[in-house]
Amino acid sequence: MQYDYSKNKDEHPEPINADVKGLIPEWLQGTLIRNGPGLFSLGETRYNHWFDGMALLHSFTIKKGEVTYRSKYLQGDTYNSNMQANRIVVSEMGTMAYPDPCKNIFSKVITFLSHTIPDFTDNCANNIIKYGNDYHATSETNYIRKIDPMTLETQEKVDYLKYLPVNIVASHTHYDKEGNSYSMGTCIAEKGKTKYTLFKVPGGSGSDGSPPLKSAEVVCTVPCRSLLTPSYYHSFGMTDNYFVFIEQPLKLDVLKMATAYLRGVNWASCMKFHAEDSTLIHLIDRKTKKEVGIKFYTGAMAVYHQVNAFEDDGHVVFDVICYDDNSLYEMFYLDKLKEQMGADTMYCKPKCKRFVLPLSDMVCCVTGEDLVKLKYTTASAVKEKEGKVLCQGEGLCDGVELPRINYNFNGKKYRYSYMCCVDISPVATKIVKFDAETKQKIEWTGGDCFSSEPVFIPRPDAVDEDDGVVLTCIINAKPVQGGFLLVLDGKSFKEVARACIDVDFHMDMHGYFIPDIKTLPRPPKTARSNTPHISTF
Ligand SMILES: CC1=C(/C=C/C(C)=C/C=C/C(C)=C/C=C/C=C(C)/C=C/C=C(C)/C=C/C2=C(C)C[C@@H](O)CC2(C)C)C(C)(C)CCC1
Ligand SMILES: [Fe+2]
Repeated sequence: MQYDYSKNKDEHPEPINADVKGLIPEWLQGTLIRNGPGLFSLGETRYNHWFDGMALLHSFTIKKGEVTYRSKYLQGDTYNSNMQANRIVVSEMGTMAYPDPCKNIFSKVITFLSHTIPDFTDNCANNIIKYGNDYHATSETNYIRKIDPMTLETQEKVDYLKYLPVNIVASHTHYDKEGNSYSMGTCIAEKGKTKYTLFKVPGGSGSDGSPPLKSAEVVCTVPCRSLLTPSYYHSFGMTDNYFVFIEQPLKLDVLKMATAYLRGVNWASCMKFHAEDSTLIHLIDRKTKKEVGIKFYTGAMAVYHQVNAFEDDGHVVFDVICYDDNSLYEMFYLDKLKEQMGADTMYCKPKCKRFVLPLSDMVCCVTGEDLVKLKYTTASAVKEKEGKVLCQGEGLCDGVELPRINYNFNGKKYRYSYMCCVDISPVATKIVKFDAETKQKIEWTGGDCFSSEPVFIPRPDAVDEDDGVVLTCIINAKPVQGGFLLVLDGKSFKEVARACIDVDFHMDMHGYFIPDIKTLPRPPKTARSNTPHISTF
């Protein structure tokens, strides 16, 4: 079964009514917005990499058992400039755009000079972030684009650099029960320093009409291991008292980036996985805003998605999807995807691993001691000299990506994650519910179809962690038949309903569910001390 990653997809800005088969629970009301690349060639030009494609937003609005669908290209500056020129004129991570050979020599020189200090793309094709009451399409440059979550209209361009010293910002954000958002960015070589900055955007900020980022506060900064080779990261972990930041040996070479345009290479070629390096794990105390004084590290790994993190009996436990190299990015070059699709070969398989960071007083422990005292994990953290602790992860399961959880359990002890299965080819034909306690998996597969990231929506008043539904957008392998939004029961992982839409969906990355305010989930009635909170995520 093959999916054509380089096919340009049509937008459907007018709402389309779905044909619903089965029964959508009456409490499930709201809009699932999803984001991903949808256009890969324009005129004579084409993008090299799937992540570079122009952002196509789509949404499923669920109301009283009915579903309406719409999709719309993000009309940012990048989109408008490309469309106007009928060619790709703005560079992306994997594609460097060069002047039109028909342009005169003067304008060519200007373009060249302006690219040595480039203005970055606002083609935000990766995720959706909520700051204050505003929703934004995001990638990882300093620009995000505000959107209308109901019509998918593109609104203001927001420049992080106006409010915070961050050149690159991770496209995954965390939210707390008060509606505050937490993000993380890198400030490259400013005043001779490169640092990672965690910042908070207060919930409700921007209600006076100003951009919510105007109220952003720096929570803490972590100095980078080296001035000119900051680590790449795509997400981080958050518990009630800590942030977990993985400084991995997948690094950007800033000097190479500064000369990339002149050398005729893309920016991605300036990102390298250093297999000989270690991975540093930073644990930041949210109260003191400082790192805990223990140097946790593990072997070289590449992580894009953290599943969850929580505190348990003097330890911080966190689960991640990790790789032994940077082959995930390499795999998504469009030429490679074409080759691999037929061959059923796979890049280095992703592994879901659990790491445990002991918070014990290091003075009382002896060198060589495993400081992990939790009975339910084989993860270890061995004390070494000079306050260093070597962590070894426990393999939870293999061949999974795009993890989602019941976000009410973010930062809490949890059991279930919902993920795409990527066993043998670069496209997911199955999704899985994984139980981290029993290690049991329940899979859903629909035969001739490809599934997107599964999003868990808790039932209002739910007590159990898996009481709710899982929504996933299914692409039909035979595009003429259209796709559907699949609604699975969170507990049994069995189909509850599907909303069929006569549209050839695009493969997307991430989504965000906005519940109708009237149906906001309330905290579960439970006696647990770590009572999960209300979230709209
Ligand atoms: C700002 C700036 C720069 C520019 C930075 C730029 C252009 C950054 C762009 C960053 C982007 C677009 C990052 C995107 C990251 C995306 C990630 C990590 C995506 C992961 C996707 C996964 C795991 C996909 C999984 C799958 C999908 C989607 C479909 C399924 O069927 C199969 C499966 C599960 C494999 C410079 C040049 C570095 C200079 C400094 C300053
Ligand atoms: Fe992601």
